[in-house]
Formats: sequence, C-alpha cells, structure tokens
Amino acid sequence: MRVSDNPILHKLSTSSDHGFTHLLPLFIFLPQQVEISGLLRDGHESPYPEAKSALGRFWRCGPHRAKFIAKTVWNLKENLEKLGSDLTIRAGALETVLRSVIVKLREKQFNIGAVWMVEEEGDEEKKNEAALAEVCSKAGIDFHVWLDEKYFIDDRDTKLACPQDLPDVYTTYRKLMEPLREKPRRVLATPEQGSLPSRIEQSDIVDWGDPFGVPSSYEKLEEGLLAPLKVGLPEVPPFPEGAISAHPFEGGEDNAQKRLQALIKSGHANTYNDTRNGLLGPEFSTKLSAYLAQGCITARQVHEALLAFEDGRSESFAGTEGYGEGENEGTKTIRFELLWRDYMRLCTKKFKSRLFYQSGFRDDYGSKWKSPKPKETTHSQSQPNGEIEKTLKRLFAGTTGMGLIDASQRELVYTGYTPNRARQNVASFLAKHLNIDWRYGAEWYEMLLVDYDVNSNWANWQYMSGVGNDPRGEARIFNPVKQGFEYDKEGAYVKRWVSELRGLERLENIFQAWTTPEGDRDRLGLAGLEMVENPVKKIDFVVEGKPKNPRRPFNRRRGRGRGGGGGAANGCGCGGLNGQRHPAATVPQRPTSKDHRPYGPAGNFMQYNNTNGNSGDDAFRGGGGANGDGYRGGWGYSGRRADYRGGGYRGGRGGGGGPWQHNSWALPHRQMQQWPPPMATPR
Ligand SMILES: Cc1cc2nc3c(=O)[nH]c(=O)nc-3n(C[C@H](O)[C@H](O)[C@H](O)COP(=O)(O)OP(=O)(O)OC[C@H]3O[C@@H](n4cnc5c(N)ncnc54)[C@H](O)[C@@H]3O)c2cc1C
Repeated sequence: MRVSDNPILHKLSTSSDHGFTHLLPLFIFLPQQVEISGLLRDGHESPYPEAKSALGRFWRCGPHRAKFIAKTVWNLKENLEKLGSDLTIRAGALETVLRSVIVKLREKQFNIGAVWMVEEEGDEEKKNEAALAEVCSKAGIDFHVWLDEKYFIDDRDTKLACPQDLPDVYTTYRKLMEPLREKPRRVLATPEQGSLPSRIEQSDIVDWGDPFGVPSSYEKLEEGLLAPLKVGLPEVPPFPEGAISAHPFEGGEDNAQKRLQALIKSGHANTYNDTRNGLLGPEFSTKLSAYLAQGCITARQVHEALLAFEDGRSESFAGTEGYGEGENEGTKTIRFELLWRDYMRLCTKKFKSRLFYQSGFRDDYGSKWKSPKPKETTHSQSQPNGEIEKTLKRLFAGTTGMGLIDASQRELVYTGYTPNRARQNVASFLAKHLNIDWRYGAEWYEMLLVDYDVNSNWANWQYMSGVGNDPRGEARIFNPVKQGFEYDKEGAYVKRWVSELRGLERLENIFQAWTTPEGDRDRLGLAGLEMVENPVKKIDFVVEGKPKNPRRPFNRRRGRGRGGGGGAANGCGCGGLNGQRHPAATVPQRPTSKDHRPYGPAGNFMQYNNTNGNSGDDAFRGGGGANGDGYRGGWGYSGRRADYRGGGYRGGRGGGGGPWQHNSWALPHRQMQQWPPPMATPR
C-alpha cells in the first residue's frame, strides 16, 4: 500500500527488459475480511455472507480500521496518479474480480502478460493466492508471487533453511539475528514520475454487471465501508469528556512518513526505551503499527530513517538531541520491537493454520477453556446458563470492575487503539483469570484494532494465553491490579477512560472499584453500578505486606500461584467467576506434553492470592480441544443468514448463523449515533 520501497513498482520502473507496455494496479476489498455491502450498486444484493468472525460473529473489520484502510487506499491512488499511473479499486472475491478484469481487457484487445501479487502469510491469504493461481492458469496467464519486503530482516537473510528451523523462543531468534542494526536491506528507490508502464483507462475495464460499484471519491469510499458497521458494536458508556485518542493518526503512505519523521525529530524515538510501557497520549510509543500492518511503510524504511539520524545524515533531524551520535537505547529498542513483528510472521510460516487453533502452537490440550457456547467448553463445569456470555459482554464493554482492563477495552472501542501493556493485561485476564477461550478475545481485537495484523494479533494472543511461543507459558499471569500500580501510577489512564471512577482517590479503589467503602460509593455515585457491586473477578492484592483493600475481605492467602484452593470469597465458596461452583472434572484428561508444562515462577509475572478465583490448576483440565482445531476453515457462500441486523440496513443474504449470532447480547442491535465518536480521532 505504498509507492516507496515497493519491489514490484521498483522492478517495473528500473528494468528495461520486463516487456510490459501497460500496468493495472488493482486493489480489491475482500468480502470475507471487510464488509463491502455498503459499496453495492442500487438494486443489487450482495452474493457474500457478512464479513463476520467465526466464533463470536463480530465484524472482521470494524469502523476504525475500515476508515484507516479507506484513507490508505485513496492515498495510494493519489500517489500512483502522481507517478502517471492509477489504482483500480474493486470489491468482491479475488478470483471473481480478476476474471472480470481479464475478460474486459481481452475485449479491448490487451494481451495480458502476467498477474503479480505480494505474498502474505495466513490461511485466507494462502487460499487467495491459490485461487488466483488457478484463474491465471486457466486463462493461460503467467502468475508470480513476490516476496513481501515490508519486514525488518528480509527472508533471504535470516539463514533459516526452512520455516521449521525458527526457534520457538523469540530471544533465541533475536540472538541469531544480532546485531540487528546491520541486518536490514537497503530501501528500494521510489519510481520516478513517468517511469512506470502506461496506465489503463478505467473505462476499459468497468464491469456494469458487477454488483459492487467503484467509488469515485475518498468520501464515498469511506462512507460505503462505514455504513454497514453502524450496527453490531458494543453498547458502551458515552465517550469520556476530555479524553483524546492515543492514536489520532490517519491512514496512508504520506501520513506514515510524516509520523516517522515526527517521531525522530521530536526526540521521542530516543526516549522510547523508557516510555514504551506508557498508557496515555500519542508519544509514549511509535504508533507505527497500523502503517506497518497495512504496508503503508516498511520496517526497513523505519530502520533507514533511524540510521540517517544516528549517522547524522539527514538535515531534517539536525536539531534533535543525539543527532550523529550513533544508536541509542531508544532506537535500539525500536529495532528490537520490529523484530518481534518479523518473528510473529515467521511463526505463522512455521505453524500455518495452528495460528488459529485453540491448542495453539504448543498443541496444548491441557488448558481449560470456557466458552459462551457450552459444547465448546473443554472441561466439565456447571456455568449457569449464559454466564460466560454475560462475562464476555461485560469484558468487551469495559464494565468488569477491573480498572485497567475496563479502561483498555473502552479505549479500544472508542479509538481502535490500546497500548501494548494494556493488551497484555486484557489477554492474560481473559485467558488466565477467566479461562475463557482466548480466540474470542483475538476476534474482538481483530474487529476493533486499527493496527490489526493477522500474525501479530493471533500470535500475541496465543503468547499471552499460554498456548503460544512464550517459554513461560501458563505460568505467566499478569495481575491487573499490580500492573495498575506499576504502570498507571496515578490511576490517570483508568480515570481517563472509565469516567465513572474519576472521583476516586485511592489507587486500590481505582483498580478495583468494589474495594471502595460503601459510604464513598454513595457519595461518588458508584452505588448500584454493576462493575462496583458485582465485579467479574476480585483479586486480593497486597502491597508492602498490607492488604490494599481497606475492608480486608480477601486478606487470607489461600495458596500461591495460579489456582490454589477454591476461594471463600463472598462466602459462596466459589471457583472461577463470581458465584459459580466448579465441580471436579469428569472428562478424562488429555496428557499434557512435558514441553507444555508451566515453567517455574520467575521474572516479570505475578503470583496472586486466588481467594475468589480459579480452582486448582490441574483439577479442571480435561476434555481438551472441542472444536478447537481448524475452526477457520471452510469459508463459503452458502447458508441462510440469521436475521442478525436489528438495524436492518440491508437484509436477506446468505451466511452462517450460530448460537452466538442469534444471541443479541454480543453486539446489541443498536444504531450508533455517530461512529467513531467525534472526539476519538481529532483532526
Ligand atoms: C494480545 C495482543 C494483540 C496484539 N495485536 C497486534 C496486532 O494485531 N497488530 C500489531 O501490529 N501489533 C499487535 N500487538 C503488539 C503490540 O501491542 C502493538 O504492535 C503495539 O502496541 C502498537 O503500538 P506502537 O506501534 O506504538 O508499538 P511500539 O511499541 O512503538 O513498537 C514498534 C513496532 O514494533 C512492532 N511490535 C511491537 N511489539 C510487538 C509485538 N508484541 N508483536 C508484534 N509486533 C510488535 C509493531 O509493529 C510496532 O509498531 C498485540 C499485542 C498483544 C499483547
């Protein structure tokens, strides 16, 4: 999604022997990934099911990313036009659109030399590649897949003979690659104006039989993409007064370059190592993720700009502290993080569709997952009907009562971004405190993140859920209260997004509102709020040997580490979520591989008093993997779609249903007043 550092455009603009007279850059909105019904021509119906996720039936691409992508696509079109070329924008299944374009071009007597695309990892991406290859083969057209060069270290330089050679521990991989500063390839030159093969007129390829129209302006494209997304989003409290987005950035290659320049010029790249765990504002981290995910910028462009600063080779950075003084802790850590992204993609290359398996890269059938769909629950348990659904709903809407988690979830819904530290806590909370199938969380993030990337999202969820490439696996559990004390020292992040809690002064109350004394609840208008009266989880947290809870209801330690005895919290003797008793597992256990055993307590994770919490670790293991594997397969066009859309903006097309979808709780049928909220993305 860029004209700079683009291997295809570079090849066409610099070599004289390619033999092509014309070039047709084509961008296709894929119906399984983005809801395209808003681009339908009048009188047409979509032949595709809604672009919803497999388990939770959430939109695959929510409004924040849809907006970002619209801007990105349009900026690419403008930049190609500046070079004397153009971008054709279409919507529909890849092979359908390609077939139509081939027919139209041949009608105009074009001899089609080749179809080129850039390789992407991921199940669907590989299926798309195969579908295009087949169309080309049937049409007698050469098909070529180009290596994706938007990563930090080029695949040709990793020295991994095959994907299976990738170490299962990131640090091992990093050490193999160090020194990182010397590894990236040079950025490819941007084509000069007029250096690309001639453009093809849009009128030569327009297909009036296509149910989807080609938007004639950016505004229309954005409007078309956002229209269907006005329903199906969570009901959250009003946008908090005074809050501004940590990610106010708009899509596109030009904006990506502006962000990169500003990051270095402002000196924020230098301080990155100290600030990267921040929670508030645009500057604590690079905010390059969405640009990287969409391919508006490459990791080696980031590296090269950092080099220019470090080596004192760019006048525009001359006034910035550290100019010409070599790599510093900040710039070094940015490279380190960019390699994480490479690593996550290489994991997909290695593990392929296991990226989406409940059992993860580790093939871990020992984990005990609860699901809103009872038949998918992997251990015997008696959750009152609908209890997990309710809990998930509250988690997604940010009303659990766990301050850090709620703040992050609300920020995500409002703005499409939430910081890495918050993401880690949310994922750990969902998977390890609530034991809910981590894939629901991954799908939720897929819908809402502006920077969603298939590899980074799913592999990070696996990592945090203990089924991926974290050597500490299940043993790493973030305590969101302790994390709040460490990373949100004044409680400002929680107060920013959970405005109901702004009147609170004590940190322990901010991070767990239920610890607020009853007298204060009335005074501060907190009485009666579900997140205060009935939190989904209570964590006993002790600082300096003293309980942080003034009422001390949970101050007795009942075993350390994950699990421990079933708690006596609230006097209900519950295990797990408030108020439910878990019987011992009756389903035979699958053996847990030795490799998947939790690693011993160490380092940056917590042990907490599980007074209210989960039952003993092994007691509820068993059953393993119901519906866990391969759930993403088989996307198809058949099936009657359940009448899901309460807003009813367009009805009557195919698509899967499922109990989750029928339950209106997940995504209330509510017409949003305005989306995104006006203050979420200030211009
Ligand atoms: C549960 C979970 C889900 C995530 N989903 C995504 C996702 O869909 N897309 C995504 O880009 N990142 C994802 N991340 C990683 C990370 O949270 C974001 O990359 C980061 O918060 C984006 O903000 P930034 O650009 O300011 O990052 P910075 O801190 O400035 O990092 C610089 C760049 O390094 C890369 N990076 C940093 N950390 C990671 C990481 N853990 N994994 C992969 N790449 C990383 C990103 O490209 C990022 O832009 C996820 C993390 C978690 C815990």
